[in-house]
Amino acid sequence: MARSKSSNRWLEEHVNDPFVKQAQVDGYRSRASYKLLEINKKDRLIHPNMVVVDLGSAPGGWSQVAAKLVGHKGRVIASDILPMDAIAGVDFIQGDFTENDVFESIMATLGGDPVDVVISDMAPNISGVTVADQAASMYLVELALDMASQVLKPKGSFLAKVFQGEGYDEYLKSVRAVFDKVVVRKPDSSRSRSREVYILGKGFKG
Ligand SMILES: C[S@@+](CC[C@H](N)C(=O)[O-])C[C@H]1O[C@@H](n2cnc3c(N)ncnc32)[C@H](O)[C@@H]1O
Repeated sequence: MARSKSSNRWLEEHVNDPFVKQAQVDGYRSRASYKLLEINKKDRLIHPNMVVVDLGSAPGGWSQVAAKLVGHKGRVIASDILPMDAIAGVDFIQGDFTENDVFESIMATLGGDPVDVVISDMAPNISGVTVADQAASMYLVELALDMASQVLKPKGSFLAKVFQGEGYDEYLKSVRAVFDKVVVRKPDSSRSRSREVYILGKGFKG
């Protein structure tokens, strides 16, 4: 069967994408690294010695950035449903975040350490059915916010990728309810035709 026009277009875009090329030069596993770097530069999110939880971490672009920023005295706990090759300074838990035992494994790995920042780039596999994809994606970010609310230290921060659509406004409201300051970021490295944005909450009310 011949490839569809849209998958050819994706391949062309991917090959010519400056962030894909830059990731190869800089040794990052994904172009997503630049989204976190851009947001971090503007919003000063991750600092040395911090404890960071990275949800939906594979192949590891954000974890690489976070590990570098926290340094050898910090910690990064990463999790994804897919496997991820090891990264120095990163503890990885593989499993479906919608399953309670994955939540429990992350908690056990934290061992009671208070968390400074929870970041989530989780996105479900796209089925093509927009309503179902949006619902699945909102469920993941709700679970991420729930974890953040349980592990963050007071004044901690939360960053999550959210797709604009059904449930977005309510979600933004629920983030506003638990953080002092909430902003929505669309980094240059996020493709403009994608409905993804990044919601950043700072100053967890505890
Ligand atoms: C955009 S990718 C993350 C890229 C990553 N931040 C990076 O910088 O390399 C989204 C990730 O969410 C993960 N994901 C989707 N559903 C998940 C689930 N139920 N539990 C855990 N991870 C999930 C996918 O496997 C995928 O690796």
